Amino acid sequence: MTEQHAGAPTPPRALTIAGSDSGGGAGLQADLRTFLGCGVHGMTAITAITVQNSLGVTGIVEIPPETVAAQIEVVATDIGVQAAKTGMLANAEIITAIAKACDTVGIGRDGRSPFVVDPVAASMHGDPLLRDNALEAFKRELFPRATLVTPNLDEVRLLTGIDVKHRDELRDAAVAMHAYGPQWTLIKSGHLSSDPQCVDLLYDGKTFLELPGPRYDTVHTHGGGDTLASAITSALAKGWDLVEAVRFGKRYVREAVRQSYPLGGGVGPVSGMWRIRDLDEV
Ligand SMILES: Nc1ncnc2c1ncn2[C@@H]1O[C@H](COP(=O)(O)OP(=O)(O)OP(=O)(O)O)[C@@H](O)[C@H]1O
Ligand SMILES: Cc1ncc(COP(=O)(O)O)c(N)n1
Repeated sequence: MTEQHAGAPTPPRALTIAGSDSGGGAGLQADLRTFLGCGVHGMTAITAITVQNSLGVTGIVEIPPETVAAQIEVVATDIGVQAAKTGMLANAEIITAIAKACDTVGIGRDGRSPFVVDPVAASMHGDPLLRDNALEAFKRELFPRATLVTPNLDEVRLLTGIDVKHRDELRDAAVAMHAYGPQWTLIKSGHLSSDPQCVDLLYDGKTFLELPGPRYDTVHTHGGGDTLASAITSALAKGWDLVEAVRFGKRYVREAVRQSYPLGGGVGPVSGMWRIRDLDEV
């Protein structure tokens, strides 16, 4: 006879709206790995399939916008989404469909499920992951709905025209991004390679909060932005307040960068799985 077994309580649930990276370093693969590392049940609304390895992106197939919206709606209405994040969104039509679906199911700032918008524009190799019409759609459709936006310095330049060259200029970038309407803005400084520290800056329209950290000497930082945003989203799904969630995300990605590893002939990923134990430790 099989034993009656109640199982475990349902864990917090988070949704990533993102593209697939066939090499497994970034995109929804990095997001799911991070959700797992944070003890969160991960769900996906896939926006695009990239043909990608450690050397770059050689192909992209975009998913129809209505299919992206349907994935969001079908998981939100059945399973429930306690926090959501975006990654590669490919084009303006997909962005518009996401905004509408998020409104329908209650994902977004101000009392709905927290929504982290990472405005991914290109891969770290410089391959575009977004069509030209999409930057305006981000500003119009997603930033005003975002609990938090997390641009890197290249995205800041594309979106605001501000070319940050020094840590002191991060504040101007945060103010300019904040004008697009998110509740909070986190400017990531991974690309500020002249700075011996890696200080990200959080801003809510009133107060600046610096999140300091060491800069590790490695080229293997593929998926770092995804890992940070997914760790923050995991903490938000657990009900943490925004500042504590961002502090946690920074600690999580810092260790992931420290434990990043080489892969293939190009750039390796940060280790979003650093909290997973080895087989002989189970
Ligand atoms: N060399 C490093 N050492 C320590 N932390 C780092 C390093 N590089 C990036 N980070 C941290 O990783 C996070 C991602 O930052 P980054 O600016 O690289 O974002 P990104 O460009 O979106 O990432 P990706 O590499 O996925 O494109 C930030 O919290 C940043 O401070
Ligand atoms: C599907 C997908 N999503 C996001 C990224 C950005 O990550 P990175 O800047 O590390 O290349 C990527 N390369 N591919």
